[in-house]
This record gives sequence, structure tokens and C-alpha cells, in this order.
Amino acid sequence: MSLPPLLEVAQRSELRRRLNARLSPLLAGVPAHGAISITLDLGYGRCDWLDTDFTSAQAFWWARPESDEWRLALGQALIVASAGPNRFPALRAAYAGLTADWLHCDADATGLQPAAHLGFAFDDEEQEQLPNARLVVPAVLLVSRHGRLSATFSCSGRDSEAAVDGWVHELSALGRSRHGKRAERSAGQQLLRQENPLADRAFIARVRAALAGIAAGRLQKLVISRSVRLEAQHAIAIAPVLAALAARHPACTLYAVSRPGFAFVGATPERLVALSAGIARADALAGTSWAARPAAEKTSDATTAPAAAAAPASLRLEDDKNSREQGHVVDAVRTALTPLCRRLTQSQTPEVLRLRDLQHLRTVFTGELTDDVGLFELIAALHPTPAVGGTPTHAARAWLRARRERRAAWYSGGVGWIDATGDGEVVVALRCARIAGRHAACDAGAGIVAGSDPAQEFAETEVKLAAAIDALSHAEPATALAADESAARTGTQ
Ligand SMILES: C=C(O[C@H]1C=CC=C(C(=O)O)[C@@H]1O)C(=O)O
Repeated sequence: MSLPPLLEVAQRSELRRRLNARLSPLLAGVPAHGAISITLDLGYGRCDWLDTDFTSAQAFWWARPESDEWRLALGQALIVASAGPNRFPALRAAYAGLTADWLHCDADATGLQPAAHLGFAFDDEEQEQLPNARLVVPAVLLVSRHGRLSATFSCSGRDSEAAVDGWVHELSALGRSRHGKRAERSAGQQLLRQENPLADRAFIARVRAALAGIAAGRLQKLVISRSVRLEAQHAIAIAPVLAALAARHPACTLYAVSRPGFAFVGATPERLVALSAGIARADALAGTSWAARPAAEKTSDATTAPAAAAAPASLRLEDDKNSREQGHVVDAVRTALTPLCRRLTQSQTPEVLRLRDLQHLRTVFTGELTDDVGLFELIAALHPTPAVGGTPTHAARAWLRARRERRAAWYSGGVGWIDATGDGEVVVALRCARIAGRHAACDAGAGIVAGSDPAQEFAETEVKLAAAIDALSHAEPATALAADESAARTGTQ
């Protein structure tokens, strides 16, 4: 999917001209603590924005292939980071301050609002790789939606004088992957999974400890997670992994958060909450069934599960264990949303969400919010649902903390966006990989309730891990790269 003409290098002086014309009248009206955004219509078309060099960019990518929605955010015009028990109120306060002085020029009447992207870790303690909770107004936000393309350029009031240079600089991350960097060419290489029998046994032991805690009556559900590490010969290219995720999981929400040298990517089936014009939608998703894959499909070393994963070929999704697992999430989501809503409805029977390799039970909640309830209040009330934490919520969190259950980066936290009117959406960051150079690590967990079988739960995490591992293993170079390669071979470059 090629870039819209106005973003091509050859059009940069025209882009500068248009941006300068829109920016000049706004400069006098913005306070230093405020922000300016300019939205330009880029015409009809579709773009997945995967012609981006994620390995060197501060980028945020979000896609819903089935709904033809693709967003790419580059750079940071404004950034707020937080941690600790008040992280969501802190982000909310910072965003409220910003939106009060946010000038927006919708030059071509696109009707689109400028937006910030956000993400947060499962727990509220500082951790490595990504800030615990962060909100970023990107310098450039590119949106491809339902066949229409747009770009929003943003800066803080403080940095408005040099803004156009900064915006054009951010665009240099686009189109770079065409230029044959070694990292991008190494896509599709074989990944070696680093077996770690000790960690596998530790997972089984934690599941047993969770079952003991549940049997003692203090807890009803706990989500226990594990990580696997993979190693490639060359640096792993990010864009081909995202393309592979998009091709394999078109019904999921795909996300990538990158900074130079590191990327957190994934394809999640679970929405935490979406807010649009005062109506909130939230998923209660849990319970998993799957069918064993034919051996022929396991083409790579990386996708071969260790022996401990041997388990029955499939589970019945509607069995008692899966129903109880999902029922805890339903109860918690209802309890969290009830005080925030004038009216709250839920789909009656859990529906079966069918994904590529597995299925989940899902109940969808729709709530009409009371005044003054925004996206951050919804996140604070809902996170962590028992789909990633446990039941009762506080006891489960304390149990997980006491046993040092580690959740790296934003795995089982949230990723999303919020626009200047307060509408937005956050998904639960599942089925993910953390990629740094030649190394990747993937994370997955399983809900444990009375009656859970440790070996079966291990097998379930293997199927969940496969979503990211398969994309890492089967990522193909983008078409443009293949074309570049053949041009290089024939000396036409
Ligand atoms: C915690 C994960 O999945 C959650 C979402 C759906 C089903 C789940 C389950 O059946 O255990 C988990 O609650 C994960 O993918 O790492």
C-alpha cells in the first residue's frame, strides 16, 4: 500500500508550504503549555503505514484490518508519564489540562480530531523497557480509515516556531524500509527458541500454588503468565512482523510501540474499553479452547512447543471451567461499570469469538455514562479485569505481587488512544512480543480456577504464545523490499 503523494519526499516543499500557511495564524493564540494541531486530508486511498522503519523511530502503530483502520503515530509533541497507584488520575489531569488549550485547525474539514496514544503496564510499579504509564501526543498522526487518508501534525505551544521542521523530520521514518537496510532484509529468517525447562517447571509450580490458594478459599481465580525467549541471526525487522500479524489476525487489534532499538508488538482479541459520544463498550473475554495443529503446520523450530505442552487435542469452550473463568470477568466488569453508568446492558449469552488458532467466550457490555466519567475513569475502574489479574481483584493482585509474577513491558496492561474530545479506545495488550535487535520475548498467561489442570494450562499458554511466535517466524519481507532486492541483483538500483 503506497504512501499518499503529499508524504513522498518529492512533495516535501509543498507539504511545508501548506503547513506553514495553516500554522502562522495559530501561533499568536496558543499559550506555551497548550498545543496546536493541523489536520490535512490526504485524499482517497488505503495505507497500512508498514513502509516505516520502526527500528529507529519513536512510533505507535494501531490497526484493525477487518475494519480497514490503520494508524501510525510518529514522534512526541507532548508526553506525560506516570507510575504508582494514582497513575490513571495523573494522566487524566494532564490530559484535561492539555485539551483546555489545544488549538486545532481542521484545514480540509476532515471531521477528525487530534489524538494522543497511551499505554500502561499491568502493575503500577516502574519497570524496564517502557514507562509504566504514558500518554503521548505524537508529532505526526497518519490515519487510513475506510478508504480515506489524513495526517494530523501537532506541537506544543512552546515548540511551535520550529514545528514544521520537526514534522518533516518525523516523516523521514517513512519509506526508509525500502532502502534495503540489513535489518529489514533479515525478515523471514529462522528464529531459535531458547528452551528453558526450569522456567516451564516454575510456571507449573506457580499454577499449583495458585490452585492451593484457591482451594484455601481466599481466591477464586488467578492469571499466571510465562515468557519465552527467541533469538535470530540478524536484527528482527518490525514491519514484516506486523504485516504477518495483520494477515493472520485480521479480526484482532494490532499494535506496535517502538523506540530506537526496542519494539512491543501484538495482536489482541480483547478490548478493555471504547468510549464514543458518552457510550462505553467493554469486553469480558476469557475461557479458551483450541484444536491441535497438524504437525505439518509447525514449520519452524520456534513454533515447536516443548514436551510439557502435550495435552488433549481440544477443549470444549462451554465446559464448566471455561464458563466459571469467563463468569468472573463478567461479574467484575459489571461491578466496575455499574456506578459509572446511567444505563448498562450486556449481551446475554457469551458469544464464541473465533480466532485463527483458538476461541474465547466473550460478553459485551454497553453503558451510557454518567456525566464527568471519561476514558481514564473507565480504565481505572476496569483494569485489571480477572481476564489478566484474578478474583477478588485486590487479593489476586496482592497474591501475584507477593509471588513476584513478572509482567514485562505492557503485557496484560493496556494500549490505546484518546482524542481531543475524550473519545478513544484501549485494548488489553495480549499476544505480544518484545523485540530488541536479534532477540525477542513473547508473553502469555492462563486463568486458573478450581479444577484447572497445570499441564493443560501450560498447553494453553503455548497456543497463545504461537500468535506472536508464528508472526515472528513467518514474517516475509514487504513487497517493496523484494522488488528492491531484485533491482539490486540486476544492477538497476
Ligand atoms: C491472559 C491472556 O489471555 C486472557 C484472555 C483470554 C482468555 C484467557 C484465558 O482463557 O485464560 C485469559 O484470561 C493471554 O493471552 O496472555
